[in-house]
Amino acid sequence: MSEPIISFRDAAKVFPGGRRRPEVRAVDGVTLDIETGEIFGVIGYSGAGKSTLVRLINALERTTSGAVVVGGVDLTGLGESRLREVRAGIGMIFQQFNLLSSRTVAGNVAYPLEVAKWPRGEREARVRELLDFVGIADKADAYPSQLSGGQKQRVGIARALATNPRILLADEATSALDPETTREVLRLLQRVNRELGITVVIITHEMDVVRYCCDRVAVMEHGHVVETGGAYEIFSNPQAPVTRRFVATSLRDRPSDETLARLRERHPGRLVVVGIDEVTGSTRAISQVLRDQGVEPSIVYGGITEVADRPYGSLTFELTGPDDAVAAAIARLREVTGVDDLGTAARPAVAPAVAEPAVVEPAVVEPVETTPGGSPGRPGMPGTSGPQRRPGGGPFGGPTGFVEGDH
Ligand SMILES: Nc1ncnc2c1ncn2[C@@H]1O[C@H](COP(=O)(O)OP(=O)(O)OP(=O)(O)O)[C@@H](O)[C@H]1O
Repeated sequence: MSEPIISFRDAAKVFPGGRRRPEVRAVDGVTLDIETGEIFGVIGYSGAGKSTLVRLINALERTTSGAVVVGGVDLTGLGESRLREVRAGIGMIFQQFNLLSSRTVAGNVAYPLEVAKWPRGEREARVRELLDFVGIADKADAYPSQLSGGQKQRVGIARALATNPRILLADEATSALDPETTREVLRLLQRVNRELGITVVIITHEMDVVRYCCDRVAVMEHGHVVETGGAYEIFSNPQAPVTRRFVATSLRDRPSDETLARLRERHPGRLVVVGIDEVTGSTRAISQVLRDQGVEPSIVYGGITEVADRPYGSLTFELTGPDDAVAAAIARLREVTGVDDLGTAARPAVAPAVAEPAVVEPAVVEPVETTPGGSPGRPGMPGTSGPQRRPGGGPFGGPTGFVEGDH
């Protein structure tokens, strides 16, 4: 494998305390590689250290110990002029866009080219090309105040790309945007990655952003990276409690305690939650396994969505048939996927307690039904708790097949 484009080596950033303030270990012993050409997510709750970590990449903050290596260059102890060269290869976009209000859209995009002393003709051609790429060529003469949030972020992206960076850092770039606009901007970041070959680092507190467009992700808590992995692996097999909480807020495919109580009123049979993923295969295959055991399955709840372009989620089945056949069917299913047995209305299984999600809401949240408890995630079967996605929708595009009903 080629050398990582960004490498943190036991990197730490400690903000010194004062008379009344304790010191803050904002980034604490992070070792992490980001590979060339990937979309890498850094997720964590507020104060986890995400922004500080990313600001170490372009040396807006300097490490207090350890090292950060960008494009093979160790930033530790580098002088300002060498740092400027490294920074020239890194673009950045922000939650609040940071556009110059006195300049037009074209003027904003031209700004870094003026700083880099591009000749006027080349500048103008480059600005046109960039505005075309981000889809707002018709707004070249507008001022930022005349633009929507999504349009402003497109300008931000065009400006960040102006000098042909190899890396684009996106610090909560979609957190101020509505769900639809968020998707559009993330699609644009995917194009930046795929068409221009730029490595994109996305900081976010929304697992939906990771689900939608990241190849790999690092989960941060208290300045540490507590988990790293492919987006699909992190969703399908979260390890750290904080990761499980993030996954639960994104998928919401399992019935909450309240929903389960309603389901039990309508469905007296044995309820089981069955994990669905690429390996499990289709719903039809699962139904066939159940029927082979002499059990009649009906889907009563669930959601299947895409994580990193691969299917993922769970379905809640009501299984009807002789008790021993149902038990055999559950055992057979457990050979191929995660299964949570919720018992029957008459003999409900007690769901093990799960840690509640931290009280940090995603920025885009619609009214939700909250879940007081749930069952913890486990391999192949993410836990549930927190907001409950309503059928057919959600804070950021619902699962592709979401059901609650009497099938
Ligand atoms: N310049 C600074 N001086 C002192 N403390 C700081 C400074 N910058 C950040 N911190 C502290 O470092 C910790 C991590 O902050 P950081 O902004 O990196 O977290 P974050 O995960 O990006 O959170 P948020 O999403 O709220 O921005 C916080 O406790 C924060 O208060």
